[in-house]
Formats: sequence, C-alpha cells, structure tokens
Amino acid sequence: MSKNVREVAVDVLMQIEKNQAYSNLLLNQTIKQSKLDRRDIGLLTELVYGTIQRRDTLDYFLHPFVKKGLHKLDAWVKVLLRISVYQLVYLDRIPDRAIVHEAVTIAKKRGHQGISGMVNGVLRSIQREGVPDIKDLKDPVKRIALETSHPEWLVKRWVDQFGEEDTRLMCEENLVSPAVTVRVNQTRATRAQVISMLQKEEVEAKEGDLSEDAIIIVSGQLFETNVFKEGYVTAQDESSMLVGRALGSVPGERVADVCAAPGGKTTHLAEQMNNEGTIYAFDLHEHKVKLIRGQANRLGLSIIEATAQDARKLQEEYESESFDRILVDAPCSGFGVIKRKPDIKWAKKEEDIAAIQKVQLAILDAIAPLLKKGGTLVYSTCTVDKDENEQTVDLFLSNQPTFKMDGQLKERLPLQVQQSKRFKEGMVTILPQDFKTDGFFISSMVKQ
Ligand SMILES: C[S@@+](CC[C@H](N)C(=O)[O-])C[C@H]1O[C@@H](n2cnc3c(N)ncnc32)[C@H](O)[C@@H]1O
Repeated sequence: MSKNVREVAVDVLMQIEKNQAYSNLLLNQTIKQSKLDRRDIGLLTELVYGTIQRRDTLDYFLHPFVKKGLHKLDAWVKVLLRISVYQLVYLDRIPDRAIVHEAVTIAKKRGHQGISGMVNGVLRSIQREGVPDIKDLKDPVKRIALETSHPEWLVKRWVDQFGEEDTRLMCEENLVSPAVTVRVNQTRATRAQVISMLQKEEVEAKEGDLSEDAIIIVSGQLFETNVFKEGYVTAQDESSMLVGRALGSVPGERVADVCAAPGGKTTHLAEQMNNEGTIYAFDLHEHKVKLIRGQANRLGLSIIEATAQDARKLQEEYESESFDRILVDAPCSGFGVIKRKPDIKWAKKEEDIAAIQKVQLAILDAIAPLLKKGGTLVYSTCTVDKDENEQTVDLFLSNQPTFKMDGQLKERLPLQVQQSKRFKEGMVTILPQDFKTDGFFISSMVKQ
C-alpha cells in the first residue's frame, strides 16, 4: 500500500533527526521518488519545514499531555505527535477531526493498539483544553526561544550581540518562508526582458527590492521554464547577489573565488565581467567542483576554471600577487539561512563556532599573499554571528597589516544597505528582518 503524505512526512522527519540529513536535500529527493501530486507535495513541504521550524514550541505544547515524558516515546511517535500538533495549531485549513483521525490511522498501522490509543488521547486532550500559553514565561530569552523555536543558547548569544528587540525580530523572520528569487544572467538579457519572457511561460515575476540583478518569482513553476533551462536566470537570494557587486570585478580581470561551490557567486562574477577575463574557482572536493562547471555550462559562461583545491594550500600552486580580486565566501555556521534550512538551528552547537572561525581565518591568511597590491578582497558569510564575521575580520587585519578596510565598499552596494544601521566602514551585516532576505555578512578589504 502506498504511503500517504503524512506518513511520508514522518519518515522524512525521522531521517533528518537520525542522520542529521539536510532537510532541503532529503525533501527534494523524496519528492522526486514519490508519486505525490502537486497539492500533496505542498502539504509535505509545509509539514516537514513547519515541524522542524517549530520543533521546541511543539514539544512545549505536547509536554503536559504526554504523561510518561516525550523523551520516552519511540522516535516515530514523537514525530507523529509533532506534525499533528503543528497542524492543529498552525494550519487552519485542515479540520481538527481529520488531523486526529489521520494520526490515529498511522499509529495503528505502525504500532499497536496502545500507541494509537495514546496518540488519540493526547490529541483529543489538546483539542479540548488548548495548548499552554508561552506568554506566561517571564525570562525574555526563554520566551523568545520557545515562541520562535530557537535553541536557548543561540537566542542568548544573539541578545548579547544584537539586543532583545533585533533578536526577537530575527527569530520571528526565521519562521517566514523565503521568497523565491532569481538573478538575471546579464550576458543574455536585461531584467525587464526576462520578466516578460517569464510571463509568457506563465510565471508571474517582478523586480527585486534590493539587488539590481534580482527578480522575485510571485507564482508559477520557475524550474520548468525554458528561461531557467536555457540559462537566463540563476536561483539566488537577494543578499547573496550583493556579494558579487561588492567584489566589483570588471571584464578582463584575473579573479579567484576560493570557496566557490556550488558556484552561485562565481557565475555572478563571470556575468558581471561579461564573460571576459578569468575566474579561478576552487572548492574542496571534485563532486562539488562539478556543480560549478554544470552551472557555468547552463549559463554559457566560459571564463570559469574550476578546480578541486584546499584554499589553505593555494600558495603551493600560485605565485604571490596572482589575482586582481579574491572572494572568500567562507564556510560558516549558516545562521543567516535558517528560514531556508531550519535544521541548522538544531544541528549546530555553540562550540562549533570557534572551530569554524579557525578555518575562516586560516583561509584568509593563506590567500592574503595571492592578492595583487591595490587589489580587493571580499570576505562574506551567510551567518550573522559576530565572532565569525567582525571578529574574523579583526583577527585577519591584525595578522595582515598590509590590508585595510575598503572605504569604497559603500558605493558598490544599494542605498538601503548603505543606510543600514549595521553598515560600518568596509562591512555590513544584513539581518533577515532588514530586507526580508537571508542574513548575510559582507566585508571588503584592500591590500596596500
Ligand atoms: C558558503 S559555501 C560557498 C557558496 C558559494 N560561494 C556560492 O555562492 O555558491 C562555502 C564553501 O566552502 C567550501 N570550503 C570549505 N573549506 C574549504 C577550503 N579549505 N578550501 C576551499 N573550499 C572550502 C565548502 O565546500 C563550501 O562549498
């Protein structure tokens, strides 16, 4: 018997929890293999993301109703209860009766009479009595953590770094589904031309708010269009598009992108350079480097030379002052992209941050000699953490006295970003609530 959408959701969520698998990859793979129709795919996506996004809140809601304690339940029962409470509390369109009935049917199929009775009892009690009120919690860190389902340590860290108000806004924004945005391949067409081509393929689209290269997809099946297949656009968040602009590469230059896979920013740089010059793109493993080549081919970009290389060892292959510009879009904790990959907030631990920062600094120090005098180095991350961002830059500058913050970065970024209260000389942190994009950090330094 084929599985229904809620059973598939339970399976996917269990695998994510057990194997620390990435939700987006596993979900895409499951959707490809399943025979679910478009409506069920929508529900599956909502159940999986919603349940991961609200995990701790759901557990808080369940806690008083599960007498023996949630942690004592089999993993699948806990997941089944979470997706059911998620639907009861957050999805208005599904009648409560149907939610309880579906959960009990799955419990009967996978377990025994006792379990289905317990699931029935818990869900009916929640229906009758309602869930506990989080507003009763006095401690602001605990309250933000539970209301928005973020680990308490992370909320505390953000409150220390950004204050309570910005932390609350950031945590709330992390629960909002991200907009689908694409970057126009400016070697092929203008933004206006692409919007009208998309309309002809029944995809409604409009200009992005932040980046001059961005189009927001309002509705329709983007990935099935010829516009996408023929390389007129690349899916990318608007804040990521600012990184290419920040580096400011122009046609004819020799540019290195040392943490390049899957190639989102490399291809942007090549487009910006009108496919003239050379971009040396590096990443650790060959399978990731293949993704860069695949993107370059789809977009018709021939100036990208992609190689598997550890950025920390590039000095062994390249002479000093080999490049006009270098981009280090570094590995990071990913705390800026929680709305896209909600599992990040549960997978990463506070002690990981110091280890990640070490790698970031090692990469920066290793590539510093490879930049020409007068050249530009952009260091960016998709995290908001100050240790990985400002502090990494500070440490780098104290190790490398020939580098200075780039006073001209501002001119290469849009006005709204220039005016952000988080803009400092040569660097800016974008929090997700600032422009409803991913959180990002962009800094630019010049070598004297
Ligand atoms: C944030 S991602 C880069 C995203 C990419 N710039 C884009 O826009 O599509 C960071 C990348 O750094 C790579 N990486 C991590 N350590 C590295 C190292 N020592 N040398 C080169 N690449 C590394 C990871 O494999 C990962 O693909």
